[in-house]
Amino acid sequence: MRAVIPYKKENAKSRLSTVMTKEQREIFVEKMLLDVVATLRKGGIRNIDIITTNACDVKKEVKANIIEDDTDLNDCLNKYLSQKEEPILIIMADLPLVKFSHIKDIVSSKPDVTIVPGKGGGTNILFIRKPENFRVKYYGSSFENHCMIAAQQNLSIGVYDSFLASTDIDEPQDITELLLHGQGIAKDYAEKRFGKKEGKGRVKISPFNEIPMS
Ligand SMILES: Nc1nc2c(ncn2[C@@H]2O[C@H](COP(=O)(O)OP(=O)(O)OP(=O)(O)O)[C@@H](O)[C@H]2O)c(=O)[nH]1
Ligand SMILES: C[C@H](OP(=O)(O)O)C(=O)O
Repeated sequence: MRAVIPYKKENAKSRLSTVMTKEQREIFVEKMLLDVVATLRKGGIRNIDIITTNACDVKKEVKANIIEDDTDLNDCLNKYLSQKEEPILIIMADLPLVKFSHIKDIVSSKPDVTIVPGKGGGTNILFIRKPENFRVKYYGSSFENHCMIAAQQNLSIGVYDSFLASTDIDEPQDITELLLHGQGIAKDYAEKRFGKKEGKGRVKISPFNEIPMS
């Protein structure tokens, strides 16, 4: 089996632009990517591909096979899947809370397709046992899209239920979960920029504007 991480660095995480500059977001996604790769390695995944845009210089320290493709997220992944005959784990780069135990559970699950939903209808992880004929449809309600695509192909579906694996870091409030539950370098980076603000309701992030991030 192989894992593949789609990754775009340029102007990444635009939904965090109210709390991070473009430069900070680009550093932050790189840290999240490194966390995800480290987790996959700990989970026993040896073959890791990163599909990224041509302009993106993925750091040498990222121990993975780099595939450059300038087509959009769905097109680059569908081309990739069409060329594969072994089980494929598609995992997004913005999942610094995923643990190696999740990866082990997911890749040992029995259904033809295992889906880890993302917040708000997304798909954080997809494990596809026979990828040649499977096609992804990210964006919008991609969780429902992927359930439908699997059902149309008479493939059995499993939904992996995990708070941490379902928490993708898209919006400012997601950074709170990273501060609360993270363990890797993305959390370390976020901690330089944000504190936790506690009140009666949910904990929120509180930017330390005066501290420069590097
Ligand atoms: N290769 C590739 N990866 C992409 C592309 N767009 C997004 N990704 C990756 O797909 C995953 C999910 O993307 P999003 O959560 O939408 O991330 P984003 O585009 O940086 O965030 P927003 O700008 O806030 O939408 C992340 O791992 C991204 O790095 C793309 O055009 N090409
Ligand atoms: C790519 C997209 O990510 P989100 O925008 O939900 O983070 C999805 O999961 O379909």
